[in-house]
Amino acid sequence: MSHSWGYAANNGPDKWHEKFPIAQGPRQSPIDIVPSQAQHDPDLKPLRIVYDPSTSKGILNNGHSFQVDFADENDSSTLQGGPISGVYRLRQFHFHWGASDERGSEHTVGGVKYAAELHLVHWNAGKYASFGDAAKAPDGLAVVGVFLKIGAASPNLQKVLDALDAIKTKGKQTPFPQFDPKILLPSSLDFWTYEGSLTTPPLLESVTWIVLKEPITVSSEQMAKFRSLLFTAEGETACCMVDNYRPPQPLKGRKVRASFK
Ligand SMILES: NS(=O)(=O)c1ccc(C(=O)NCc2cccc(O)c2)cc1
Ligand SMILES: [Zn+2]
Repeated sequence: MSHSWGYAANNGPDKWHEKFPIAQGPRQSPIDIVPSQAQHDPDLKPLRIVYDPSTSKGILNNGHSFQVDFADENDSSTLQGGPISGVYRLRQFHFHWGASDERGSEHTVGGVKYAAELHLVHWNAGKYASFGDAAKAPDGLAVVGVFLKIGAASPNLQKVLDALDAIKTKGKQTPFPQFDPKILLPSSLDFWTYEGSLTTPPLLESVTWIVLKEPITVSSEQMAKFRSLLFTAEGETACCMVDNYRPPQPLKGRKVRASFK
C-alpha cells in the first residue's frame, strides 16, 4: 500500500497485512462474540468508571472516524475493575459505522451486526508513562465497546452529532468542552471480555476488550448524521465516511469471558 490505510478496496482491511503483518497475528480484533461459548467468570469485578467532564477537550475528524479527546495527564477520568488491574485513563472515544443501518459494528454477537459501535479508549497509566508506551504492551490498553442499535433517538448522543458539521473533512477539529461520556453508556454494565488488539493499523496486540452486552439505541436520522462526515480533506474529491469497520478476525483459541450469568 503506497498510500495510507483506509477502508476502500485498494487500502482496506484485506490489504492491511501488507504493511502491518500483525494483522494476521494471534490476538486480533474485532471478533464474533458467541454468547453460548462465553464462560461466566465470577472473579470478574464490576466495572468502575469515573469520568470528569472537565477533561473533555475537542472533537476531531482524523480521516478514519471522529474522536473526542480527553486530558489524560492525571487520574480524573478513569476505568478500573472488570478484568483489568490498576488504573486506566480515558484518552478518547470514537465510533465505527456502516453505509446503511444493517451493518457498521466491528464486534458481532452470534453473527449479528449492529449499526455502529462506540469505543472508549483507556491506557494503563499505573504501569506506563504514556499512551504510546502503553500501546506497545500486552496489558497497556483497555477499550470499552458499546453497540448502537436502531431505535429511539439518543438525546445524549445528539450532543456529539451536533458538533459534526464543524468537522466535516479530514483534519478538522473544534473545541468540545464539558462532555461526560458516561451518559453514552447503557444502564447495564454487564460485559464480555477477551484479549485483543487495536482494530485499525498499527493493529497492536495491547487491548483488553470490554464489550458491553446491552446496546444503546440510535435513530436512523442520527445514523445519517454520522454518514455526513468525509474521509477526505477539504478540496479533495469527497468520499463519505461510511463502513469504517474491520470485520471479525479469527479467535485462534482465545477464550471470551462473561461478567454475567
Ligand atoms: N478501534 S480501536 O478502539 O481498537 C483503536 C483505538 C485507538 C487507536 C489509536 O490510538 N491509534 C493511534 C496510535 C496507535 C498506537 C500508538 C500511537 O501513538 C497512536 C486505534 C484503534
Ligand atoms: Zn475503534
